[in-house]
Amino acid sequence: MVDQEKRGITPIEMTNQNVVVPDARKGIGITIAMAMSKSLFSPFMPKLLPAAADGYFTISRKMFSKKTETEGKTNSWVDSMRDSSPTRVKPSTSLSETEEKNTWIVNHPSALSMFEEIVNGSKGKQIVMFLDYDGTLSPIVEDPDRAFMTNEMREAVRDVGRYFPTAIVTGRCRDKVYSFVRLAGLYYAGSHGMDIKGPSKNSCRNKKDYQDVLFQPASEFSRMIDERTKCIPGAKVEDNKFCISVHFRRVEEKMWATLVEQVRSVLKGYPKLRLTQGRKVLEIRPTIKWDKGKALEFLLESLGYANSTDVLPVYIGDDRTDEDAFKVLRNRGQGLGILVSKVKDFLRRLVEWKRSTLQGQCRV
Ligand SMILES: O=P(O)(O)OC[C@H]1O[C@H](O[C@H]2O[C@H](CO)[C@@H](O)[C@H](O)[C@H]2O)[C@H](O)[C@@H](O)[C@@H]1O
Repeated sequence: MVDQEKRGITPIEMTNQNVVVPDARKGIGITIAMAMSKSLFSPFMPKLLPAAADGYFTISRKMFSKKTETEGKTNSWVDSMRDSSPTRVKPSTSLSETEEKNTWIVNHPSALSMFEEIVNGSKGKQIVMFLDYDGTLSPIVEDPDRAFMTNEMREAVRDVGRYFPTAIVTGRCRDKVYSFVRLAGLYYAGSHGMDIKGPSKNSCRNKKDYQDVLFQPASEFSRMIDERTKCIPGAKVEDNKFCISVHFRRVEEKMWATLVEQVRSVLKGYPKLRLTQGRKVLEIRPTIKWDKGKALEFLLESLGYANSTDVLPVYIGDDRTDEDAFKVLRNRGQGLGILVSKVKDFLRRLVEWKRSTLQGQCRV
C-alpha cells in the first residue's frame, strides 16, 4: 500500500499517510493495528512468509515440500529481504490493488486532518506520547550510526515532552538512541522495549532528582548475545544490548543468502533466540514475550494508567515492530496509533493546542 522504504527516507515530507481509525464506541479510541497489519504492510509481506498475529513471520513446514528445509528457509528469508529492498522494481499495481488502496486512504484519513477530533476526544484524558525512532523521528540512512534527527524535530519532541509524558520506543540500544535524541525527562525504551529507563511517576520533570524506572527483563541474554555478535562475518552488526541488528543495506543481493545462512548457523543451538526482520536488517532477539507493545503497557502502568480510562496513549511508528504497540492499543480499546508522516507537524500542533488550553492557567 505505502512504500515503507520511501516513508522511511522522507518521513516528514510524506502526506496523507497518517492513520487514524475512530472507534465510534469510545469517541477517540483507535483500532489501528488491524487495519495496518492487513493493509499497510501487505505489500512487504513476502508471500511465503505470512504475518503472524504477533506481527512476526512464521515459516510453515508445508512451504518446503520440494526443497530441503534449510534451503527453503534461507530462500524465504531472502525473498523477504528482497521485498523490503528499494532497488527491486515492484510489479505494476493491479486495478483491484489500486481500488483497495484508494478505499484504504479514504478510510484512514490523515491524523493532521483529524486533529480537532483527536484533541476533542482527549478531553479529560492524559495524552501519553510514544515515539518510534528510526524512520519516525529520524530519516532512514545508509549508515545506522548517522541516523541523526534534525534540530527542528528535537525541538518538537522536547516541547511535546514538556506537556505530555513522552517515551521513545526503539529497537536500538537505549544509550545509543539517547545519544541521538539528547533530551532529558523522556522515557527511553531500547532493545524493542526490553530496556526501559525514565523519570518515575511522582518525580517533577523539571527537577534533576527524579528516580529512574529501570526494567531489563532480558538481561540474562545480554552476555550471550554480545559474545555471538563477533562470530557473524560481513554486513554491519549493531549491538543493541538485548538484541542484535545485522544490517544488509550495504550487502550485495547475491550475498544475502550467505548472510542469512551465516546468521542462522550462529543461532543453531540457541533456542532462546529468534530471528526477525526489519528494514534491511536482520534482528536477533530473545524469544521472551516482550516487545514494543509490552513496553507501552509497562510504561502506562508505571505512569499509573494501568487500567485507567483517563488516558489517551498516542503511538507514532513506521515499522513492523511498531505493530505490537498498535495491537496493544487496539486490545485496550483506547489510544491512537499513527503511521509515520508529518510527525513534526503533528507534535507541534499538539503542543500549540495544549498551550492554548493552558492559557490563563499555570503552565507546565
Ligand atoms: O525501532 P526503531 O527505532 O525503528 O529501530 C529499528 C532499527 O533501526 C535502525 O535500522 C534502520 O535504520 C538505519 C538508519 O536509518 C538503516 O540504515 C537500517 O537499514 C534500518 O533497518 C537500527 O540501526 C536498528 O538497530 C534498529 O533495530
